[in-house]
Amino acid sequence: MNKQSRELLWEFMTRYWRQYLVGMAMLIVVDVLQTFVPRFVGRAVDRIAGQQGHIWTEIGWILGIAVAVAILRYFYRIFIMGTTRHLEYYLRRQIFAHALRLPLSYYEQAGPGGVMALMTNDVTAIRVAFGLGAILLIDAVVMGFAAFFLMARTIDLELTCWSLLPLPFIMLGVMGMGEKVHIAFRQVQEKFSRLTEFSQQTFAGLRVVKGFAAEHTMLERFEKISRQSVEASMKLAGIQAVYLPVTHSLPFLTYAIALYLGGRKMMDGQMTAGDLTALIGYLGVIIWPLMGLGYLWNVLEKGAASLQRIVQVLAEPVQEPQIETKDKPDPLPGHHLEFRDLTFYYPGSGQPALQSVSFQVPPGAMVGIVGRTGAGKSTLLKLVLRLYHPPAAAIFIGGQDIHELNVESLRHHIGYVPQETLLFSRTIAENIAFDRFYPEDSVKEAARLAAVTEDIHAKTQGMETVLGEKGKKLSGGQQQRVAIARALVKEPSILLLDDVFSALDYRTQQVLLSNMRKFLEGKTSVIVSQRVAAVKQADMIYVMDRGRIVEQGNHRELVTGRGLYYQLYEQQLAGEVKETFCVSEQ
Ligand SMILES: Nc1ncnc2c1ncn2[C@@H]1O[C@H](COP(=O)(O)OP(=O)(O)OP(=O)(O)O)[C@@H](O)[C@H]1O
Repeated sequence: MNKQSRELLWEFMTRYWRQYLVGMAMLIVVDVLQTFVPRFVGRAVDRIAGQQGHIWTEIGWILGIAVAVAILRYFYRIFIMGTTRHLEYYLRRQIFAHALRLPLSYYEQAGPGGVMALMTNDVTAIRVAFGLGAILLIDAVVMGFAAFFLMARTIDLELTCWSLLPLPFIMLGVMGMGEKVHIAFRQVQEKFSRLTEFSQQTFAGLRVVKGFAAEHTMLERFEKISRQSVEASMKLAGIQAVYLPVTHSLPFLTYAIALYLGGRKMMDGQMTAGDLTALIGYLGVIIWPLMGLGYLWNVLEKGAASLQRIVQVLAEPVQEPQIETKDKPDPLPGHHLEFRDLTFYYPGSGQPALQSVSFQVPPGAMVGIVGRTGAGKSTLLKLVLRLYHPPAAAIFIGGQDIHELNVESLRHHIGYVPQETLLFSRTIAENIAFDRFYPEDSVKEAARLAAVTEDIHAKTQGMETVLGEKGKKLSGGQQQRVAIARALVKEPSILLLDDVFSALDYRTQQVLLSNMRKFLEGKTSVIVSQRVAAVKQADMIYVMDRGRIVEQGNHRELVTGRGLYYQLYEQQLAGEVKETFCVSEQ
């Protein structure tokens, strides 16, 4: 276990060690108590054989031990398993909190699956190692030693050693086979997770599957993956078919040796029937915990590997400082937004997404950014929110470098509507008032400004309509406007809109823009769009191409300039006229 793993567990154990140790102590007492039972059974047998009076004392002891063991077993399970459940909760929380702060670039490379697997499989493996693993270890050590000691001391050392002779060999075999079972089991899990992942993706993208009439292809792919999963399971079953007889039958060899050698000693008068019965009883006590050692190795190995994976992700550098929980984040130092000679490369990319971009958005101004696809428009907005790591002294708000601002207050006071709309499977009202509580009137007002009220009223449950996964049940344009309402309800001092009109028809876009014009009075706003119509009203428009600003001015100036803006305008005007014409025809 390395230093980071120890630190992670240490923090937890400082809180829970008492409970865990009390559970362990109880388990040790249970194990020791159980080893006395064969002795009492042996004594009872001797009394019966020798007709030496009643055996109530032995029965009393055995019943007493049974009751004590039952009570202690209840408590040790609560203490040990309870601690491991807290451990599971603690690790999941650590991973989730850290995963929230990892940069977007991490997920772009690793995908979200890794973090999900940590929170499910790996956390479970650690819980099992600390719960079942600890129990198996203590059972084997305590019962093994206690039973061996009692057998050797009270019955016969030589006979004990001969009887136990096969066990080390069986254990070595079990450990060797356990490794094979472990590998086969991992393959079964891998194949099965491929199967579930494929099924999930198929059903999440069912519209595409149906739209392309690809059911047959998907079924064929499913069958192929499914067959691989069955093959892996069959391989595991084959190994287990050998493993189980070895672990469950070979230990009986010890009984055979004990009966043969013990029986001879008994007949020679060197030991009593009670001793032989006790010896057989002790073997029963000792065999299973020792067999469990083979399994214990796998449990501990899996737990250690999982812990290592968790520690590795927790060591990934985070982009943001600790998440704050302030109800009212600090205000921004002003509404003036400035980009100063900003050049930016995405992690691992050799091409700059932005090159020497400099411009200012004075407080209360509306700035438009237009440009062809891939020009760097979205990147600009993402950097203001520090979703990626911009260079120092390149973006300023109220004259202060955004790196000096608290991330939470930065994001709270900026209303950002990303290009790809993402709604959650909650009610429309909850989607609008997403991150904190807002009065009902504010939510309604935000919906009105976003020109989505009518669409919401058309739903039987209005604002309380629960949306399907990723906002299904709403059209693309309706989803976009709910996402806009989500940004407006915060009453942000700076508003950043990233191509949020792409799914709207011309008329809805005009209604939305005119609603927002009033709202935006006195607020700083940046509207990114590929469509000239969305930025026409802006006080200042910047035209971007391949990461650079290539033109700037207001609409009239840019049209007169006859550059890239003019080209886009001409192309789009034709489409717009057609659209308006179609609308007025209806
Ligand atoms: N996460 C990313 N990792 C690496 N490169 C990226 C990433 N996101 C965008 N890029 C690249 O950065 C450049 C600018 O992309 P950006 O999304 O800012 O363009 P855009 O002008 O907003 O385009 P669109 O109008 O199509 O949204 C593109 O060349 C793109 O391929």
